[in-house]
Amino acid sequence: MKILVINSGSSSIKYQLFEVTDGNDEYEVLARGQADRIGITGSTLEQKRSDGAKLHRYGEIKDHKQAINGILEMLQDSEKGVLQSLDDLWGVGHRVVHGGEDFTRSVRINKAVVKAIRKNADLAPLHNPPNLMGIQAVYEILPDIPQVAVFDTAIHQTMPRKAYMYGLPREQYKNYRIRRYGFHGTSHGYVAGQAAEALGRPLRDLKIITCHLGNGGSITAFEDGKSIDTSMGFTPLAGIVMGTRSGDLDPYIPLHMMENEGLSVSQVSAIMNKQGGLLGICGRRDMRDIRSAVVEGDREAAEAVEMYVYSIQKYIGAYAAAMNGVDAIVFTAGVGENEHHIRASVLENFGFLGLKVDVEANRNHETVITTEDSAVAGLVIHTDEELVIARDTYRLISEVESEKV
Ligand SMILES: Nc1ncnc2c1ncn2[C@@H]1O[C@H](COP(=O)(O)OP(=O)(O)O)[C@@H](O)[C@H]1O
Ligand SMILES: CC(=O)OP(=O)(O)O
Ligand SMILES: [Mg+2]
Repeated sequence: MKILVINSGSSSIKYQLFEVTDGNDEYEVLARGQADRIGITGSTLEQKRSDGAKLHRYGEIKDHKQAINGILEMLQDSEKGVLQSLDDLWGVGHRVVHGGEDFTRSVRINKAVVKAIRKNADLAPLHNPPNLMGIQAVYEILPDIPQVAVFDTAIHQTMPRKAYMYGLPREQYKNYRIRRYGFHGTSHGYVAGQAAEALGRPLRDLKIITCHLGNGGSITAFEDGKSIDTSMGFTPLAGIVMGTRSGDLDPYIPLHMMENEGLSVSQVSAIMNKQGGLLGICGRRDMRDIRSAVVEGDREAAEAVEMYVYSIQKYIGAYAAAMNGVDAIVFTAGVGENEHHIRASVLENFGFLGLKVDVEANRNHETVITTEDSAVAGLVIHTDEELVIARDTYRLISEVESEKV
């Protein structure tokens, strides 16, 4: 059974085609690929088949729809593709970023689910619309294929009320569900589990802080095996400084911009979501570009990195205090997995907890990047949101299939 998993991020679409054999928990990857730098210069579309056959396309990818069409073509490429036709697919799993309180776990997609995802789109303007585009694109081509949605928000539903309620009048929650939701849950949950495995201890016995640092970024605290707090909030705008998102602000700032500069809600939203963060501070959003600029002596780029690192350190410090300790700090996603400078700078301030960085291991992106006598372990774990989505897709479609028998 072939399952296609589509993971739309704000700047990229990652995808994997899995072959699943009934009755075992093995997911063979037939091909994986990525559309990268969507909406900025230097967009790329790459696919690698399990035997190593590669496809590359360069040229502008202006939005997620164009990217999805390119991906479906590559999968069916006559020479280096993996599908004779899209009819060979058994199911499709999608990452969906904002499930609000409507979804506490993954679901089969139907019209009501699409409606609920659309309802939550205002709360995740960079994400739910591309997620819906993916669902729609597949639906248009294969209307009968089962599709599954796996939500970023689901895992954080375990947060205690003290962590998810805001200091607002209660009606705001009761009537409008204004609360912290948290995102990147599929990734945080996966890497926390992998970190526990790497440390040879049960997840429920560990206090873990996971740092998902991609174009968007968030930090999560895990205690007793559950997410107990996370840096993103009602929307994926809150928390650390990100590629184009401001992260935490004094909540009066957007009101002041509207009053003082006469800006509309959508203009202010664009400033905070699309023109802020690293892009707003130094004119670049991609950490690879920012790193090159720092090397060339660009002061704004250096300041952007300092602010980025500082915002991450503050969350790690807060969560260590929230849990009355921390056993492991985990780095994942584009920046977390690839930028050893960033990891080293972040961890520099945790000597007071007895954390000791192993400089060589960190530079080599090894799994454990702290010394043996470090009181807190530092780890680099490759995230695999696609595998988690494939597992849920298989489980949910099989449940329905077995009910039919
Ligand atoms: N090989 C790499 N070296 C350094 N940074 C990288 C590398 N690959 C990705 N990144 C950084 O990761 C970010 C994208 O992370 P990713 O997790 O793919 O984002 P998203 O899923 O939010 O689109 C980019 O902004 C880039 O700065
Ligand atoms: C929720 C979110 O910010 O996702 P991404 O990092 O993929 O943009
Ligand atoms: Mg991502």
